[in-house]
Amino acid sequence: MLLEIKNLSVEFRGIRGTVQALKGVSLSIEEGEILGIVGESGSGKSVTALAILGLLGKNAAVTGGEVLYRGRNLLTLEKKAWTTIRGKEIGMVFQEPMTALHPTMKVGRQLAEVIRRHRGVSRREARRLAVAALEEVHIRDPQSVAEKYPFELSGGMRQRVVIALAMSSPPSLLIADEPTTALDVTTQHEILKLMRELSEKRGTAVLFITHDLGVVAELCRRVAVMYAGEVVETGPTAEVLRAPVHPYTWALLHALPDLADPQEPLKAIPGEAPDPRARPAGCLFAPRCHKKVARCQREKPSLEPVSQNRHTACWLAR
Ligand SMILES: Nc1ncnc2c1ncn2[C@@H]1O[C@H](COP(=O)(O)OP(=O)(O)OP(=O)(O)O)[C@@H](O)[C@H]1O
Repeated sequence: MLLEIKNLSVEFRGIRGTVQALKGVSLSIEEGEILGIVGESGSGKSVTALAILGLLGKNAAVTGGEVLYRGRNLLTLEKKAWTTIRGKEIGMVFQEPMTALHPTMKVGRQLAEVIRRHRGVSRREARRLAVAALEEVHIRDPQSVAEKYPFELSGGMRQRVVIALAMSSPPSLLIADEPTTALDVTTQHEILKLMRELSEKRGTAVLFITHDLGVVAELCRRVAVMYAGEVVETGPTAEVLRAPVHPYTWALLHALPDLADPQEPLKAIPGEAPDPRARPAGCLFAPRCHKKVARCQREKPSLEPVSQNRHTACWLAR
């Protein structure tokens, strides 16, 4: 297994109380696999990504669990050891490409410097590899794009440059947190296609975070659905979307816009996620669940197998 998250719990401590951001999250990614994490805002997707990358802020506390990368627990890694992991073995792409780019350096030079650092090649060779890297992310006329500053590029082009940067080491795992959310639909499709192509070609596993099940359907072989800091359903994407077991997955699926009628507004899931400072007993989705039974509000269901490769945390599936 490339990455195995076991029972991970994370809290944020502040003057207004303690926020339980993750509670007993378990996930795994095989070499070369694309796993989607999907869930509403605040469900803990980004905190999961930051925990893997060792980038949780000072007000965060890991209160339990392990993040095993090739068997090594990243949560106990020393600062020095991170230099060979973060940005090298584990690459990252976030929603806003400008955060990963130097605003006043031409993109070719930025890429060349990263390539030189990773591979120890000459300046000239790094320059050549930088143009090749731009070509690989399907940037037309890579020679002239290499001479441009990030602000001269469109959002989609910038995200391609960031993907080229992230893939240059090359990483074994790429963590992508909503990388296409800010892009128009056509560019979004192109970037998803590119990510799948690079993952297949290089054998890079991808952890893809999104609030959009449609994106998961397009890209990910497996999916983990998160709700209020917990994983409530996992399985092969095709099976989960065809026959969701957890009522929350079902609700998310039915909140997707109707492709046949684009005028139809997005159907929001009724109710609100629980206050992360005061989590109720029992199943956290119960207050919004139209299928709940008495037991749901009393006892918390754990993530259990429902078939050979599917798991869910729901009493109705037992
Ligand atoms: N730095 C922080 N300090 C305090 N609480 C935080 C911090 N970062 C995240 N949280 C809390 O942790 C919980 C999970 O947040 P997270 O950002 O992982 O959600 P998400 O699923 O990525 O949502 P979104 O789609 O909006 O990015 C939320 O309740 C959030 O308010």
